[in-house]
Amino acid sequence: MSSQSNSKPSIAVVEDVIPTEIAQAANEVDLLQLLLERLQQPTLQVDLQGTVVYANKAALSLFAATADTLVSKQLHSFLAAPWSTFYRNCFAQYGDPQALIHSASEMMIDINETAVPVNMSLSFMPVKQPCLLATFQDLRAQKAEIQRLHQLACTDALTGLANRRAFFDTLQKLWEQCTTARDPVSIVIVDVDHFKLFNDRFGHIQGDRCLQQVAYALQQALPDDNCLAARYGGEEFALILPGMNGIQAKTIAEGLRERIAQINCGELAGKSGITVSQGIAAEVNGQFRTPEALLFAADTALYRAKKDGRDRVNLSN
Ligand SMILES: Nc1nc2c(ncn2[C@@H]2O[C@H](COP(=O)(O)OP(=O)(O)OP(=O)(O)O)[C@@H](O)[C@H]2O)c(=O)[nH]1
Repeated sequence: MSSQSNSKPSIAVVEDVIPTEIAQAANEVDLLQLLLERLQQPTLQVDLQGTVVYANKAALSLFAATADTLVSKQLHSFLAAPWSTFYRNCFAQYGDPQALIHSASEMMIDINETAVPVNMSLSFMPVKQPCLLATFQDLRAQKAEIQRLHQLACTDALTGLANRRAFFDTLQKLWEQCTTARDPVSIVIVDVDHFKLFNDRFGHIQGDRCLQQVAYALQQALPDDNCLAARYGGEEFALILPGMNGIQAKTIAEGLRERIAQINCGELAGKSGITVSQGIAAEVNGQFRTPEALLFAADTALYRAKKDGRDRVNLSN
C-alpha cells in the first residue's frame, strides 16, 4: 500500500473527531486540556502559584505516575536540586507571570527517587485563568548515546584499552591532581620487542592477537582503578601510575615483564615468546615542569632499555 493511501484514513479521523471534541469543549480549560492530551510532549499545566493542575498522558508516562500523584503537587517538588529551590523561589516571589517564563536545559527530575535528565521550558498561557505550561524533553536516550560515543572515542578498537587521546586527557588530569596534592606520579612506556619480526614471521592476525594479550597483561598489572593502561601507538603501550614513585613503578613494570613472559602467543610463537622494553619516569619533587617533560623522560628511558638489549626496565634518573 502506498504512503498516500495510508495517510488518507488518518486525515479523515482528524477531520471527524477533533472538530466534534472542540465543539463539545465546554470552556477554554476543557479546550486547553483537550489539546494537551493530544500533545506528544510531556506537559504539566501549572497555576501561577506553581501547583500542577493537569498532567497529559505523555507526562504521566515520563513521570511513571498516575494523575493523582502529580496533580495538586508543587512543580518544584518534582525537580532535583538546585532547580527545586530555584522554582520554589520563582513561584513564591512571582509578580509578573511573564517573569516565570524560563527554559532550563539539562536539569534533573526525580522519578521514583531516580534523577532523570530533562530539558524543561515554562510557557505562559494568557487565558481567562492564566496558567503556565511546563513541557519536558526526556534526555535519557540522548545521554546514553553521548556516553556510548564518548566511550568509542576514548577506546582503542583492537585492544579495548584507553586510546592515545584518552591517555593524554588522563595524563593531564592526573598530573594536575598529583602535583597539586604533592603526590608522586609515574609513567611507564611499554614497547613490544622486535614486533616487526613477529608480524613478518607469523602474520598480522597473529600479531593482533599478541597485542591483545599484551594489553590484557597491562590491564592486569594495574594496582588500582586510579591507574590507566593505554595503547599509545602501534606496538607501544603506556601506564599512568598516580601516587607512585619511580621505585614503586619499577616494581609494577617488573611484574608486567613477568606476566608478558607467560603470554602464549599461539603455537607459532613457540618458546621464543614475546618480550617488552619499558621506560619509566617519575615526578616526585617538582623535577618535571610539565606532563610532556615527564613523558619525554620516560621515552628516553625506553630508548635506553632498547639500546641496552631489550626485555628490560629502565628507570629515568
Ligand atoms: N599486527 C599488528 N602489527 C602492528 C600494529 N600496529 C603496529 N604494528 C607493527 O608493529 C611493528 C613495529 O615495528 P618497529 O617500529 O620497527 O619496531 P620493532 O620491530 O618492535 O622493533 P623494536 O621496537 O626496535 O624492538 C611494525 O611492523 C608494525 O606494522 C597492529 O595493530 N597490528
